[in-house]
Amino acid sequence: HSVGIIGAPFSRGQRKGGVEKGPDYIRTAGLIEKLQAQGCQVKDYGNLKLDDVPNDEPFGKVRMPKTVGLANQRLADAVHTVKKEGRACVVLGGDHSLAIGSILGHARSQRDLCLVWVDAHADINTPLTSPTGNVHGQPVSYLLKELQSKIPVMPGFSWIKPCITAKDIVYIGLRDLDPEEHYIVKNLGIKSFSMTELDRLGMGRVMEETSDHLFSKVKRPIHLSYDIDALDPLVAPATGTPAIGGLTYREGIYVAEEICKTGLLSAVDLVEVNPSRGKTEEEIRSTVNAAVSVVLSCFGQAREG
Ligand SMILES: N[C@](CCCC[B-](O)(O)O)(CCN1CCCCC1)C(=O)O
Ligand SMILES: [Mn+2]
Ligand SMILES: [Mn+2]
Ligand SMILES: [Mn+2]
Repeated sequence: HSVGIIGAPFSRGQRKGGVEKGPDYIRTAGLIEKLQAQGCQVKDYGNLKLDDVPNDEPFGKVRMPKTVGLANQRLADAVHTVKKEGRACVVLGGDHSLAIGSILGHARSQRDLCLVWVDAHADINTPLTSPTGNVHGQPVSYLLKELQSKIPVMPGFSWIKPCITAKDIVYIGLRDLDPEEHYIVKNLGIKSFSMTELDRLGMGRVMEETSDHLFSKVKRPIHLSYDIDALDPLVAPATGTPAIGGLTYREGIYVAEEICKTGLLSAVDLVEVNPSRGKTEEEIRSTVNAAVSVVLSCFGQAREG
């Protein structure tokens, strides 16, 4: 595997400081060396400089729209560069608002991409339905063509053109949706495997159905957007919006192993690792190590050897 790493130290899609430290904690845990040790050819593109835009006024409940929009514009350019250089792209977050730039940048070179969204949350609030105004709970709404009539013109977001439709995305791990999100997911008929379906079907069947739905008949590049809060807080506590009853470590790794085996993985986001939300060093270590293991499993680490 040829892999490009982009660090996106960004926290302005939500309100809890510390998630901007995610990239460096993941690097310090040895992600790059471990990828190389398992035979990957790795280029580290470094950390993006994602500074606050001065005089950035709220738009309704949404804080710092220009800052969030510009950060994602820069990320989109960086992801496009990695793809042009023929590598699989790994974006280390940073909060999940970064999926806007990551996916739009990816779609510039891979028009028929499909999206596997692993998360406790659907992240599909619009700026108008969001209960918090936090953009990390909204990225999918900016990407879906079906929702464009519901997205207001927002400072810093005018460059964004939706690149996917509801049939191009599968959710895995959902267990904490706002009512408006649930309505949108149902209304658009988005394929989703909540923790209930996971309990009923098991992750093996979930991945089979995900494959059938997205990429088994017609091969297409996969964008895996992996929010560490998909994992149970017992495994990954150092994150901004933990929700109990999440994926086991084994399930979280299995998703990545199966995606790896398709040979179609084109980009992965690993987001929402927030060291400041760990109550102990052990909680931080557990969260960061899980993040590293997920990425290693995306690029060939297999428990079978
Ligand atoms: N849906 C929430 C959480 C978003 C999490 C973003 B992610 O997945 O990137 O971490 C709001 C959640 N909800 C608000 C009311 C009180 C309970 C939590 C939102 O703020 O939109
Ligand atoms: Mn989440
Ligand atoms: Mn998320
Ligand atoms: Mn979060």
